[in-house]
Amino acid sequence: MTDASETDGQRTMNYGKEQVAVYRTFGTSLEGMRTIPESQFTGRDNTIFGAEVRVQVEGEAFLPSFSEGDNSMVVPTDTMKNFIHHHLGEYDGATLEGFLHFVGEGFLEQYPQMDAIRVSADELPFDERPVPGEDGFESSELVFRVADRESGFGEVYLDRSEDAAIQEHTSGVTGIELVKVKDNSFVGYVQDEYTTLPERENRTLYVTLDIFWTYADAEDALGEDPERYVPAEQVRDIAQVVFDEFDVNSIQDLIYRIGERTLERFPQLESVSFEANNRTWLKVRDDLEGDAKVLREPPRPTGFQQFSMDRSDLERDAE
Ligand SMILES: O=c1[nH]c(=O)c2[nH]c(=O)[nH]c2[nH]1
Repeated sequence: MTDASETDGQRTMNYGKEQVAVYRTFGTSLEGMRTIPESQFTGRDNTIFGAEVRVQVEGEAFLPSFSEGDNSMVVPTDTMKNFIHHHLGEYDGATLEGFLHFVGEGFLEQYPQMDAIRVSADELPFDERPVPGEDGFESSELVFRVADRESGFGEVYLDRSEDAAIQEHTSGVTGIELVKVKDNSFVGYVQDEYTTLPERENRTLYVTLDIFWTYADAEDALGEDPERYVPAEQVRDIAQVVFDEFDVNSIQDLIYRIGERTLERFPQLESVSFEANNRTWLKVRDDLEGDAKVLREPPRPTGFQQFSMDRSDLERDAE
């Protein structure tokens, strides 16, 4: 993610380090969250935790490093990497966002020349693996699968007002990929001389989703009060349950319903936003018995949808 942080009128001036992968074993477990009907998720042991971190710092004091080659205020990005590594060992909380905030505060404390800092990360996920135990299979406490699946996301932006206040924050879950094998339509769209797509009452819908959310009170994102924390796993599970429940007429329709459900379940959230991609396979054969089909990968190009919503959308829907 890039942004144009302004520190001097229209000037962009920042620097930092990205792709800082760091792992921690035997961290503090995340427990005590509320459960929701859509999810079996009740907590994370954090026996193994990984994150790929990005840090971006701002400060007027860095101007001479750009304009005069004067590095006297420059904290090397290599040092930033070491600082991140070290602080995962010092963090005693249980969430990605909490760690990012802890690191960000640490940077502002250690380096007075930094006016503000943006810290973000993607979780590097691991899955528990079942091994035979005394009462059937149970999760191994030692061996984990390096997982290629959706992962948690967090970002905080801190400055020096009010003791390293959180000026901006985003939490999320990215890389969700879901396929629903029937009961999806895409009909009723504009038809004109350019239209070739046939209306489909029942397509196999394959969608990728990144979901992001913000809290009304940014402190809730840190997970210190687990009852007010929204785990990425529960939002992921809302997405699949809503997809299962509704016969949607488009991806637009699907993400709106996921957003509604997420805001309903978590009153502490202010907004939810989506980036969706359509990867729907193309039909090769539908002359088989029942709903069976043979499908193939779609060619490029791909369609996408972006949408953000907040509590005013729930109020409008209730009218
Ligand atoms: O869910 C969809 N939304 C669209 O806007 C669209 N456009 C398209 O060609 N296929 C789809 N599918």
